[in-house]
Amino acid sequence: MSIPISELIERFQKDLDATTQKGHPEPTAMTLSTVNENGFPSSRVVLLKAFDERGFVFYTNLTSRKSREIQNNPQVCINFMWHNISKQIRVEGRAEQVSDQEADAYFATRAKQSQIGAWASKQSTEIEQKMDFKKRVVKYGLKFATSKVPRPDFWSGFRIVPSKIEFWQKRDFRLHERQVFTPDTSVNWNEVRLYP
Ligand SMILES: Cc1cc2nc3c(=O)[nH]c(=O)nc-3n(C[C@H](O)[C@H](O)[C@H](O)COP(=O)(O)O)c2cc1C
Repeated sequence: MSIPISELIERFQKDLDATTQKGHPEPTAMTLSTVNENGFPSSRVVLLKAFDERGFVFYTNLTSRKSREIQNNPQVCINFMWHNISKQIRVEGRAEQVSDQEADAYFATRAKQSQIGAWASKQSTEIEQKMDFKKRVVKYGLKFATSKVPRPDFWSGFRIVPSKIEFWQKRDFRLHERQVFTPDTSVNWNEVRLYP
């Protein structure tokens, strides 16, 4: 079976709506896996902030461990676990930094305190003195007290351009369904089913 990516994105949207309506506390949370230069994987949760036929977008500090690993090897994997609708969705693909305009537009929608937090956090580096982080929050709070907070140049987003999407659906007696989609042409994706 061959279907356009637009249908896969619609299907993802439908599942996201379903888990949200059923009260998932953090439906856009996804586990993002990256690998370091020695091939060691690491995973952490980030929030999905946008998605469409081009891919799945999250935002972060560009000096963080995940960003450094992506800069070294852009092949990543994200995973959504939606217990309340018994679904798992896995996306493999290539992470590409979003444009400055796109990052600026998203940053502008964040609460001012979160914008200040982005300036204050040297994400994934050691806090030398316990109070250092709080001091930095105060410092940037004062700096931007009477002005808009610009997006730091060390903070942006990545779009994961998918090369494989797997929908996993729980079924009785562990006879689960797995549908895996990979692109064949620029518009159509092929489906294969895997044993669970
Ligand atoms: C529910 C949840 C949502 C999170 N969302 C983000 C996010 O969108 N961006 C981000 O940089 N970190 C987010 N974090 C923090 C990351 O999991 C992680 O601790 C941090 O980004 C540092 O990861 P790294 O050292 O691997 O780069 C979130 C954590 C949780 C538990």
